[in-house]
This record gives sequence, C-alpha cells and structure tokens, in this order.
Amino acid sequence: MSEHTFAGADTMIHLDQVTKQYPGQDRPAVSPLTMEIENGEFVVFVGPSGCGKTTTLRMINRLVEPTSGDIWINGQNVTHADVNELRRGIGYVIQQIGLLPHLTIADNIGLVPKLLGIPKTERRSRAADLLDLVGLDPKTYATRYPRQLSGGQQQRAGVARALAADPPIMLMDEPFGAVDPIAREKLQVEFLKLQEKIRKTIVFVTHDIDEALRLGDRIAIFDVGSRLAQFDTPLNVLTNPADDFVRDFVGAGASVRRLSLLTVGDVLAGTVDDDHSIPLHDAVQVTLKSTVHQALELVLSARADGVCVVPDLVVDGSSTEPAGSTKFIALQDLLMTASNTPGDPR
Ligand SMILES: Nc1ncnc2c1ncn2[C@@H]1O[C@H](COP(=O)(O)OP(=O)(O)OP(=O)(O)O)[C@@H](O)[C@H]1O
Repeated sequence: MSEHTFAGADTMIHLDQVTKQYPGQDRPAVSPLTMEIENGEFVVFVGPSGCGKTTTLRMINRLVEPTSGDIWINGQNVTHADVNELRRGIGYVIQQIGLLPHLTIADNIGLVPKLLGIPKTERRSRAADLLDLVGLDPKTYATRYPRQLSGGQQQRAGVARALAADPPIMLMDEPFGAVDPIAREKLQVEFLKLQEKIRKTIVFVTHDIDEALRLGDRIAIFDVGSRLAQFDTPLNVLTNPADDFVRDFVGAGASVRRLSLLTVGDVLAGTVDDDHSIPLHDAVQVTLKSTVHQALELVLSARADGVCVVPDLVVDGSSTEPAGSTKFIALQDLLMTASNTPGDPR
C-alpha cells in the first residue's frame, strides 16, 4: 500500500476521482467524485433517489468496487487492499439491520469479535457495555432474540453490533429509515449524544433533509449522477445555498430551519458592540448556546422586549464567560435575524 501524500493530515477518508459504472447501465451511477472527510467528522449524504449516495457509501468499504479512481483511508490507498482487513476498521449499519434471527442480541453483537478470536467472557462483557452505550439495559436485552425487540431497539442493537470491533469509521445507510417519526427523532438525539462520546468518523446516508441538518457536521448534497452540489456545514447550506438545486432541495422552511441552527452567540458575534442599556425587567434569560428559535419562543410567550444573554453553564463555580458580559438583544433584532435568510427565497 502506498502512502498518502496530498490530503490534509486530519483526513480519514479521501475519495479521489472515484467513479462507478454498473454493467449494462447507460450512465455511470457515480461520475468522478472527489471528497475528503476528516477524522471524527459526522458527514451526511443527502439527495434525491438514484443520485449515487449508497453506491458512494459502499465504495468506501468496497462492497461496491469503484470502476476508476482511488480510495484512501487514514493515509493508505485501500483501492486494491485486502477487503477483509479494510472492513474490520469500518462498521456498517443498514436500514434492514441484518441481525441474525437465531442468535441472541449479545451473540449478534459478539459475532465480529468472535471472528477476531476474542474470548467468550470478554465478548459478553463488551456486548453488555455496548448495549449500555446505546441505551439498552443488558440485563433485559442481552439474552433476547431480535424478534423480541421493537424496530427502534433493533436499530440500536444494530449500532452496537457495528461498534463491536471498535472501528474508527462507521458507514450508516438510512439506519433510522424504517422506524416511526417519533422513535426516529429520539434515535437521532441519542445518536448525537453517543457520537460525542465515541467520536467516530461517520458517513450517513439519508433522504431526509431535516435529519441531515440535525445530524451532520457537514452535509454533502448530491444531485443526479452524483454531482456534489454542495458539501458544507448545515448553517452554510441554509444561508448560502450553492445553486438553485440546493435551494430547491432545502425547500420552503429554510428560515425556520436556520433559526434552529443559529445560536444567540452567533447573533451577538455579528452585531456591533454598542452600549445597550439592559431593561432586565422586560427580558428573558438565554445563554450563548440557545438557538434563535428558542430565544424567539421565550420572548414571544413571555411578551418580553428581548433576551438577556447570560454566561453559559457555570463550571466548577466559575462561568465560561468573563464577569459582566451580559448582553441584551431586542426582539426586533431577533426578528431581523429571522428575516435575514438568503437561503430561503420564499
Ligand atoms: N447493482 C446495480 N446494478 C445496476 N445499477 C445500479 C445498481 N445499484 C444501483 N444502481 C443504479 O445506480 C444509480 C445510483 O443508485 P444508488 O443506490 O447509489 O442511489 P441512491 O442515491 O442511494 O438512491 P436511493 O436514495 O434511492 O437509495 C441508480 O440509477 C441505480 O438504479
């Protein structure tokens, strides 16, 4: 395997001009695509059906072999490397879950560790730890069979199984696609908390723009033929859509989505620091990390004049902000942020 020479030092996955032409198809499923994903980054592929998201994802662990181009993982060219070795470092979660019905949940999770020769007692305790991590009580669920779990619970067990060999990379193809909207939102929130702990490099495919905006550090918006229309942070996608395709894909409601991503701290950072007098009696308190959406809800329900931005969480008795940094943002300025949405033409 040759060493990588040109991508950034922190790059975990580098797709370099990869293409996929399936046999018998007129057009390539993926035309030359180049992208870099950093170590510990959560990247979401989103786009209309048939634009090559799954094909691209599967080229990373070579479930689909690229027709041309190179795949680099952590500085190594793995385009022609041993696939078993490659896949050991890559967890894979799919919508259909793929838990084996005749094995208990603990044995399903222990499958890959077993192949790696890890002894039974260690496999058991690792399965229990992983079940804990994904929010399933091992005492209850370790000995159950997949059919004895709900769809959402099976999905969590699928995530635990993908994490069993502690791979640095996780590929996830519509993992929450089959669960109902409420369970899905809960899984998303829990999965974000999990990612804060495990800091894996994650590539996640979805059709759902809201899921993409909620989860991704960056989102890759695919157009037909795998044209990468935009690869950027959720806020930038909403604020500065690269073209009409992205603008249409994000669609109506970009303003509201943007307000859920923009924090009060972002608003303050963009304002001139003139000396506002603070009418404390008419302001509700928020922190720098509150979203503009939350701030507006509070102000409107309290019929206040604005928000008083108090320092963030107090850690060890000392705040993370210097004393005396309390700022006031008037309702009209919050509303200006709401109307200042270049991402939403409507
Ligand atoms: N095994 C295959 N053989 C031939 N063509 C295929 C194969 N798999 C996918 N394709 C075609 O390649 C294109 C890209 O498919 P892919 O599944 O990667 O898209 P996608 O964006 O993930 O779609 P979806 O969101 O519907 O899952 C489609 O036109 C699809 O029909």
